[in-house]
Amino acid sequence: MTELSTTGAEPRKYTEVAVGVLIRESDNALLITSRPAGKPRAGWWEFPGGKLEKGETVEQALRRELQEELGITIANCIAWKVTEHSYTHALVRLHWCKVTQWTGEFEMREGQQMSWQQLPLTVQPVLEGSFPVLQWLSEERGLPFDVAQYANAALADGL
Ligand SMILES: Nc1nc2c([nH]c(=O)n2[C@H]2C[C@H](O)[C@@H](COP(=O)(O)OP(=O)(O)OP(=O)(O)O)O2)c(=O)[nH]1
Repeated sequence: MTELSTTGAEPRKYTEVAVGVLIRESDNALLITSRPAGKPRAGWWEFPGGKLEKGETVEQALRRELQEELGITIANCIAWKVTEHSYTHALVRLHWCKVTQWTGEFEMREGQQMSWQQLPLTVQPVLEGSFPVLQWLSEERGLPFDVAQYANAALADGL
């Protein structure tokens, strides 16, 4: 699938990404991780996940990514939302899954950081492609959502 071009330039291809919203049973906290060194927006915060490889389903990609990056094995992957975002470095389609069960101990295999967070998040800046999901999660929980809180931090850090 491609984006329509209005400039006559080659349309950009979507990068398909599987993203996990891991929800901790005891307190509904959300797992947020930092982007490792060497990637665009290194140090920014995101939900864990990564790009689909050829032939993979969203669930397979998420299972592989979370094993590779965090050392855990997910036991469920509840398809939730699909969003799109255009970055200068990529046009991404994000396939969001809720994950409520997993096995294994968390191990940050790419030198990243992890944080169990309640809403609103206290870690910043957050990838702007994740803002819609933060809004939906806030709505589900009956909490206010202020995009400016996230957008200001992203702007300050070079969005
Ligand atoms: N994992 C993740 N990616 C996100 C989120 N929000 C968001 O816009 N993205 C975007 C950022 C990236 O452009 C893309 C994910 O690509 P990536 O480079 O992190 O994926 P990857 O781990 O497979 O990386 P790679 O080393 O194989 O290149 O999705 C999010 O909350 N989590």
